Amino acid sequence: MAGVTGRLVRGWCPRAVRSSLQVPAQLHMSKTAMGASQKDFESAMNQVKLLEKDPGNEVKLKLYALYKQATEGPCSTPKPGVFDLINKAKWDAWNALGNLPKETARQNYVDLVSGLSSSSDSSSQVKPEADREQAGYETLVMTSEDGITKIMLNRPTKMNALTTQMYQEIMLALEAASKDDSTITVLTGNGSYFSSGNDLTNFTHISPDEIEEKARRGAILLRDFVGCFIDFPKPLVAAVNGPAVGISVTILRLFDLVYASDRATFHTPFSHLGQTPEGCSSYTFPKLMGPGKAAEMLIFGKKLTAAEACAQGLVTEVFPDSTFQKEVWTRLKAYSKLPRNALRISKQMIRNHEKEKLHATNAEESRILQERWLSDECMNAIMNFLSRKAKM
Ligand SMILES: CCCCC/C=C/C(=O)SCCNC(=O)CCNC(=O)[C@H](O)C(C)(C)COP(=O)(O)OP(=O)(O)OC[C@H]1O[C@@H](n2cnc3c(N)ncnc32)[C@H](O)[C@@H]1OP(=O)(O)O
Repeated sequence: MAGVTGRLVRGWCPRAVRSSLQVPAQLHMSKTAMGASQKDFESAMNQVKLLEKDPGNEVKLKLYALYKQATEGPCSTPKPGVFDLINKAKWDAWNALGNLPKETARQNYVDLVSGLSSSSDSSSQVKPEADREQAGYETLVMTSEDGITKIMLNRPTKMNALTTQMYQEIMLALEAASKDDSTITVLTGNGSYFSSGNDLTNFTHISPDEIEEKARRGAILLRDFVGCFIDFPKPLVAAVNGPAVGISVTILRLFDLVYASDRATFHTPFSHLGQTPEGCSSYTFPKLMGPGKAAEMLIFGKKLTAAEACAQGLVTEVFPDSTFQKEVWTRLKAYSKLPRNALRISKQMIRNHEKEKLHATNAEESRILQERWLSDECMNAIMNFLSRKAKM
């Protein structure tokens, strides 16, 4: 739930966490019979300040809730309003702890911090994803080889959820790929997911008076992002290495080939999120699979397996996960040796039939989503997702 306590900490830094968790300095008591002593608790609070890596806002929310429970007991403050996203998430997290005894909360806090410290020690050998820049990209890895430009989404720990920065970097990468000397461009994901769609924390760093402007900018970003796929001039291939959610599913119809691992699934939970279809899917999906099947996916959020998506025409071919990478890249290397201009012209001939319709659909979908993002249905659904872990 990056963004909620993280908004507390706009741009992670331990000092900000300390203040966001409102940790008071004066807590000195002796060990209780219940486990963690006050000293352990204080020491855990100090460890939080020293964490080198942002533990993520889900964890920060959990820490906040446990801290409040341990020091003040069950939540009894009034629930913040729906637009006060940050305080509402904090309140939800604390309130979800119910009547958990103070001592248990203190022990849980200590255990949680201890797990964080050891995982941050063990992961310190691995370069964090945000540092792994290639050609100036922070959220992608872009490589060009054998006539193929590969754009790999690179936030594996967040299931390649698409942040605002990521949308922008993908647009830049597509622009660069459209001009380089490669024949084929491929989009794929690093890790177990292709992408979990829009990063729901994109909706959090917002104060009530910024909401409308943020929705307006979101709609422009969406329209520009999808527009890049509509206009992309070369053969574009999706190598769907794992589950795909939301916008990472809808844009697939704008690719020329979609190869999927048999582990991939295709899920568009728009209604569950109080949202509506994008990526031109309100036009392309009914056209592709018929209105009934499209409704199951886009209105009712039915998740398809790779085989089902292939049967509906959304996926071109499914490969066993164990041989997915080998088979896909072998196939694409062979295709990339075909005459480059012929491929490009053929792709454009196919696309040009419906380009205007796609742009008009994209503009309309973006306009409608801009309104949806301001709805209570949408806000509540996002807050539910963001606070669900704190309730565990
Ligand atoms: C401006 C353009 C807007 C375009 C409009 C686009 C709309 C859409 O794309 S709608 C679809 C939005 N996506 C979702 O609703 C998916 C939300 N995520 C999930 O349901 C689950 O995370 C999951 C099913 C994708 C994976 O579940 P699970 O295997 O249990 O893994 P975790 O939930 O623990 O995820 C690990 C880690 O990643 C964070 N995360 C995953 N997806 C998202 C996301 N879409 N937004 C924000 N964060 C996401 C998750 O919170 C976990 O983080 P930590 O707790 O910090 O480890």
